[in-house]
Amino acid sequence: MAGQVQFAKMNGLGNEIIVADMRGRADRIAPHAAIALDHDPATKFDQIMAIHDPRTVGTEAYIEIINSDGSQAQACGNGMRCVVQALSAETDKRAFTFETIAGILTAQEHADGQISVDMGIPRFDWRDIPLAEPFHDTRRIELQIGPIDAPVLHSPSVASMGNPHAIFWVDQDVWTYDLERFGPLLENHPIFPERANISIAHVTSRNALTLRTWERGAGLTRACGSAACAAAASAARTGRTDRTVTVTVPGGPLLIEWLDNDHVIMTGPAEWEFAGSLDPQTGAWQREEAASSQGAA
Ligand SMILES: N[C@H](CCC[C@H](N)C(=O)O)C(=O)O
Repeated sequence: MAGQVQFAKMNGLGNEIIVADMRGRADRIAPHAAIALDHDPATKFDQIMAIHDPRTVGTEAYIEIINSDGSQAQACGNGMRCVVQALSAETDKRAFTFETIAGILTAQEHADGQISVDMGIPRFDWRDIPLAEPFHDTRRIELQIGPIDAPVLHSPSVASMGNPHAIFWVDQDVWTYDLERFGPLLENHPIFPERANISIAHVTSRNALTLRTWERGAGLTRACGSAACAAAASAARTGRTDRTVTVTVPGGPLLIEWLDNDHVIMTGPAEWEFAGSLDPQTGAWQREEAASSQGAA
């Protein structure tokens, strides 16, 4: 299917997001187009949120989430906030229901511009994450990295927020760990048949933790919303924190609330950077200034 589509380059606490408007089209953004966009410094991103026509009655849109390596993800909390901001700017709507490969989720923009996303129910069964072998207590699984008798990171909690997460608890500043080195090894460890997002978490009070994440398919990012949710739920589940936690990621704070109905609500900002148009098949793109001569401004 030929022709360019509009996109907005945005970010959610520094998680680099491209929101692409694929409504009215039957094709999808090709993995190699995504990789080409990621290789251009101006459009380098962590996730593309492709807005497609709704597939289910009662939803506003179907959202496909694409990592910078071209793979698909089931969840992207920061990207979802960007989608809400982009769509609320085009209508009066402030509350949305979306569908992703992982199911239906709701989100809303508040009067102060902050956006809350219901990230759904965390799952902890080893088959749901998934893990390659049975672990009956996923609050702490046997996995470590570094010297066998003095591991640098060990015994992570694991959880699914639709996508797979492992959270390693540490006692020191999260910046003292070489996540760039350990991240890829753990992401691709055979215990995770669908790979995993790898986080290190430092609990600083009953209501606060700091978090850095090596994302599956995207590498180190300044923010990972689903990891913040997985970490907050795992911290509460292991007795480290209460159920309402401020998770500070490199890009800033996210408020995570694990409600009594089991749903995890993530609240944070989204920021618009620039607009343009892109070719979903090749990744060729131009800024809106250039596109405006074609009447697309
Ligand atoms: N940045 C995203 C997570 C993307 C997840 C992706 N890396 C995967 O699961 O493959 C977030 O804010 O939740």
